[in-house]
Amino acid sequence: MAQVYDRVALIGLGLIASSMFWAMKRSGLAGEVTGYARSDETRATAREIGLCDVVYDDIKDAVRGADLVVLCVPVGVMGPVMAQIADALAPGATVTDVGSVKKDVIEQITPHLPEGVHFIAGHPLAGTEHSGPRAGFAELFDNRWCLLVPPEGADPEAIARLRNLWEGIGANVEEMDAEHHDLVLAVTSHAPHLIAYTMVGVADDLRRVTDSEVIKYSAAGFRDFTRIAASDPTMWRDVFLSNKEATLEILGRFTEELFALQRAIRQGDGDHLFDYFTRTRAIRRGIIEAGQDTDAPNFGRSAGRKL
Ligand SMILES: NC(=O)c1ccc[n+]([C@@H]2O[C@H](COP(=O)([O-])OP(=O)(O)OC[C@H]3O[C@@H](n4cnc5c(N)ncnc54)[C@H](O)[C@@H]3O)[C@@H](O)[C@H]2O)c1
Ligand SMILES: O=C(O)C(=O)C[C@]1(C(=O)O)C=C[C@@H](O)C=C1
Repeated sequence: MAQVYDRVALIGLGLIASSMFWAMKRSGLAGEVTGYARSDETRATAREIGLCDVVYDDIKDAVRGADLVVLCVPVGVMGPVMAQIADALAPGATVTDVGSVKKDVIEQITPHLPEGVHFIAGHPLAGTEHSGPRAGFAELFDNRWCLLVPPEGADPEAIARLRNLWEGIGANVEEMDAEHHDLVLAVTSHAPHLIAYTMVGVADDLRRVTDSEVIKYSAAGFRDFTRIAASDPTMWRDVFLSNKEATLEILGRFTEELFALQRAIRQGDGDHLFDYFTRTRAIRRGIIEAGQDTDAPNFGRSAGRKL
């Protein structure tokens, strides 16, 4: 594959940065890839496992001369990190991020953007419950969505290059505005994570009270909850604080529906439960029939796939 960027700098060497590194190496889309991590320990691990061509102790050295800088840090520190690198960025460079929230991250980064540097926000919809420099793998983005959120009037050439990079490392790219992104992700990712955290917390309390074997005998659904609830606490604390409005809006709706289901159970209203579950089952079937199941082997090859 033809090279898209000569020098890419990855800031924050965790799951997403390391996956991007291995995927870029697999595809040959980037020349040199530099990296910076805040802690000595992470930098030492990165050097040991060959994560990045050069790992710098100084964040400014890592971004100097880069034509693409990718901010892979928790969403709560995007602004401060951008402030640290601003005066070392090369004119004409593109800055992007991979944060799970877009409106707040854009508001944090934009004030520090030097003249002549492009900024195109991004978010790969792919991850695992693991974090840190050893967690990444080249296939993470294969057949997953990556949403780009360019500001109004963004340079089309800069957008096209970033799109080429993401497509080259396996993702399907769509553009979206920040507010819509944050609402969609509140429904599909942020609220579900909070529900998983809560459910696992409830089970843990129950185990303490009754000494029953909640975890030992948990079936598939609950095991999935425990996987999700093992996700990085810093990342998720920041996501909820950063996407506060949209998450609270979805949680409000969720709570109303939950109360209605609770009432139906208490009152023995089987029709309500049956109708509700029939509606939700149809949604899953619709996703599969429309070829939008990203876990399906043929995802990305069917016509008309849309978010
Ligand atoms: N994990 C996922 O499933 C997932 C998926 C898509 C996007 N994201 C987003 O990607 C970003 C990175 O997530 P990750 O899963 O790779 O996390 P991670 O914890 O694996 O890595 C984050 C890295 O950032 C470093 N860091 C934290 N604060 C820093 C600071 N002030 N300066 C420099 N480095 C700092 C941490 O030490 C860590 O090495 C987050 O914004 C997250 O919202 C995560
Ligand atoms: O699969 C997982 O472990 C994830 O939680 C990945 C997941 C998601 O909710 O789908 C988590 C956060 C992101 O911003 C994008 C992807």
